[in-house]
This record gives sequence, C-alpha cells and structure tokens, in this order.
Amino acid sequence: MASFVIEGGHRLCGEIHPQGAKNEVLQIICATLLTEEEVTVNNIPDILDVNNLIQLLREMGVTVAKKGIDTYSFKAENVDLAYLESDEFLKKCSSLRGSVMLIGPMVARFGKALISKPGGDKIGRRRLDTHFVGIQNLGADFRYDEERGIYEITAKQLRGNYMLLDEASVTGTANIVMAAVLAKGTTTIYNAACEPYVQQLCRLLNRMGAKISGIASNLLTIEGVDKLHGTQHTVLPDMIEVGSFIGMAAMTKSEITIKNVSYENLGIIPESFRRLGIKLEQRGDDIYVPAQETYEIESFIDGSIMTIADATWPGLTPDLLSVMLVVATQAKGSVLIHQKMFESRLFFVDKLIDMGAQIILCDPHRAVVIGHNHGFKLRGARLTSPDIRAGIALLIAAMSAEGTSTISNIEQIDRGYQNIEGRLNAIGARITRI
Ligand SMILES: CC(=O)N[C@H]1[C@@H](OP(=O)(O)OP(=O)(O)OC[C@H]2O[C@@H](n3ccc(=O)[nH]c3=O)[C@H](O)[C@@H]2O)O[C@H](CO)[C@@H](O)[C@@H]1O
Ligand SMILES: C=C(OP(=O)(O)O)C(=O)O
Repeated sequence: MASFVIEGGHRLCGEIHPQGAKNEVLQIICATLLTEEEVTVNNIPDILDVNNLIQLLREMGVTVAKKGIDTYSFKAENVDLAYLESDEFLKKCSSLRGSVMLIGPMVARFGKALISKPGGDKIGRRRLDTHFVGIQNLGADFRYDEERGIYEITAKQLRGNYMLLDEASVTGTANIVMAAVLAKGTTTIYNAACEPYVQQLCRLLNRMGAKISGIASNLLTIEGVDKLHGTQHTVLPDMIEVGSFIGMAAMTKSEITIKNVSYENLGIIPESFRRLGIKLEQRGDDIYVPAQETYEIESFIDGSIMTIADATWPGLTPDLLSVMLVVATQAKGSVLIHQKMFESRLFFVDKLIDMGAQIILCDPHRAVVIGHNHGFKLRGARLTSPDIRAGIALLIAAMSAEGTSTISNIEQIDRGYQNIEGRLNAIGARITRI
C-alpha cells in the first residue's frame, strides 16, 4: 500500500491542466464493444480505474492500440465470448465499478452478459436496480446464479420500450442507452441522467450511427439501428478534477490557472465554489483563481446558514462535496454540507476534526462546518484515504496544514487522479510518494 508524505503550508503558483474525465471515459470504453469497427478515443487519463478497464477489454479479445500519449483505438472484432463466462473475468469485473457498463453493450451485441457485483468506492449502498430493471424492460432475462454469485442476463433480440426510471442513475442510464441503440424499435427513457458523461456517450453513439435525441435532457428517445460503425471521440476535461483544483487553490491561498476546462460543461460547479466566497474568473476556456487571504461563505437571502447539497445534473455532483467540505473548514462563516445520495461518504470528517477542523457530523448525510477563516491552521496528521474523493479532500487538507502529513491507501486517489503528485509538485506542492 503506497502513501503520500505531504509537507504542508506551501502555496501553489502557475498553470495546471485537467485530465480527461474518468466517469466519461469508463462509459466510452464500454461503448466501443458495440461495433466491430475501430473507435479511436483521445484524452484518456492514465489512471488506475481506466487502465484496469482497458486491460479487461484486451483480455476479452478487443484489439487495443496506443496511438498517442493519451489516445487509444479499440477494435472489438473478435471478442472471446467464452472468456466472458470465466471466473477470472468475473473476478476482475468485481474490482471495478465501471465494468457494470459492459452489460448493456454485451447483451445488445452478443445476446448475453455475465456480471458479478461490481466494485468501486465503499461509500454506502450502491444498488443496481435501475440498470437491471431498465435492461429487463428491453426484454432481457435476468437470472441470479447463487452458487457463483453472478447475474446472467440474456436476450435473443432486445425490443425498444418506454420506461420511467426510478432514479436518474448515471451508469444505469448509460447502460440502458447502450443496450437500446441496437434494440428493435424505439426506446424512451424518462428520468434519464443527463450528466455531461451521459451526453458525451450519446454524442459518441450518434457518431457511430445510433439515433438518440433529447441529449442533455432527462427524456431520451432512441430509435434502434441494426449496426454501429467506427468513429473518433475526445473525452471532456474532468470536471471533478477542475473543482478539486479550485478548492485546493482557495485552501492554500494560491494563485493558479486551470487550463482548458470546457467551462460550458461545468454546470453549477463554478457558482457553487463562489457561494463559499471563492473568487474565480473565466478567462476564455481557462479558470483563473487569484490568491485569496480570506473567503466568506454566503448566507441564504433570508440570512440563514447556507446548505450545499448534491443533486442529479444539472444540480451539484456528489463527487465534489468532500472537497467543498474541506475548503469550508478555512472559510469565514458556516455551512451545512448535505450529502444526499451516498450514506458513508462523510465519515472521513473524523480525520479533519483530529487535524483541528470545527465540524459537527449531524448524521451520516449531514455535517455542519464552522470555518476558521485561516485564523487557525489545520495540524499535519497520519491519515488514510477511505475513497477517491475523501482522498483528494484529505490531500488538500494536508497541503494547507502546518507540519507534515502522511496519507496511506493512496491507491484510492490513483483510481481517479493522474500523476497527482507530479502535477502538483510542478506548481509548488511538496508531496512525496513512498
Ligand atoms: C463511474 C461513475 O460514473 N461513477 C459516478 C456515478 O456512479 P453511479 O452511476 O454508480 O451512481 P448512481 O447515479 O447510480 O447513484 C448514486 C447514488 O445516488 C443515489 N441516487 C441517485 C439518483 C437519484 O435521483 N437519487 C439518488 O438517491 C443512488 O441510489 C446511489 O446511491 O454517478 C454518481 C452520482 O453522480 C457519482 O458519484 C459517481 O462518481
Ligand atoms: C464514486 C466515484 O467513483 P466510482 O463510481 O467509480 O466508485 C467517484 O468518481 O467519485
């Protein structure tokens, strides 16, 4: 298990480039299974989750070629269907959350998919009902094999249908869309998730020959086609990384420019940081964050304490709440952080309290943060990263703290952040991997 040793108290200065979006690329890579032709994908981040998924596709028989520093081509011409039933494949799937999105393409193209319970962050219950019910609505049969602990999904020919999802699940929507593009007839998905990840997937599929309308809304209409073909795709910058850098700059009183952020795809994220009092400017497609000695959390118009809560898109992504919580610990004022979607994502606040932060954990979903206004620095500590976003939030806390901190289990951070210490050290951080 690797660790980071972080010398706190150093300001950052300079430019940083966000990587390609993890949650988008996981969908895009799965979608390449829908055609036997070559699909080339640019701006693929070099992170653990993505590399594991690429490796899984190779083992499935997909021809994967590295064409450039962050460009890969995928050609799913000779998929090894027997391997897809092997225990080895199923075991690998279970350590990777993104692998759940193999179901849609596999059922659509090969009529069969096997899947064990997928991995990912341990951040509370993460049900898959929306995926399963959606694909069942298209006519697939589901069977749970108790002995092997796997789901077996089969369908001779998927048929388009109307469905109203019980929740706007991001990967669930992606899975159903990928199944529906090759179904007979028209599928309508209401209460579909419409995060930029899903929008980008739909645009890719349309370039492959699919007929999807309603992109960016919660009502998608998909006219099934017989076949899809090869194309090119460029992954958007990772909006969660952009948000993480904004928070990091504020916490460490740093002046940084985040380059090529695809501002129009950041939704409510910049405004949410502004509500914490953080100044940031859009400069072309960059975000400039000036060095700020202090930032003051807004109150609601009636004067009451502000709440920052997650919501499905175009609301605030839950993946940034841990960062916002940490940033609030040095703000002027108080805020209630309400993590509605996940029930075990706020427990890492215990570690921040040990570092000197003023936080009251009200229940597993809500924490009140009383900011120090930089009047009291967090203390360096021995920390461990419970999940990817708490991991980056703890890294931010350690970078702003007095003294040295150690964060263990940084594989969690590596799942989603490419060479994070190299990129941050280049602009003034002091982080060592041991
Ligand atoms: C690989 C990937 O893309 N992972 C992202 C994806 O996970 P994933 O697609 O697994 O997450 P879902 O959108 O299915 O749901 C996340 C959680 O929120 C709950 N929920 C969801 C929708 C809703 O309307 N109400 C509700 O309560 C679900 O029950 C679940 O506990 O979306 C999540 C929500 O943005 C992000 O945190 C994850 O980073
Ligand atoms: C929760 C996340 O990832 P995953 O869905 O892959 O566990 C995340 O990216 O914040």
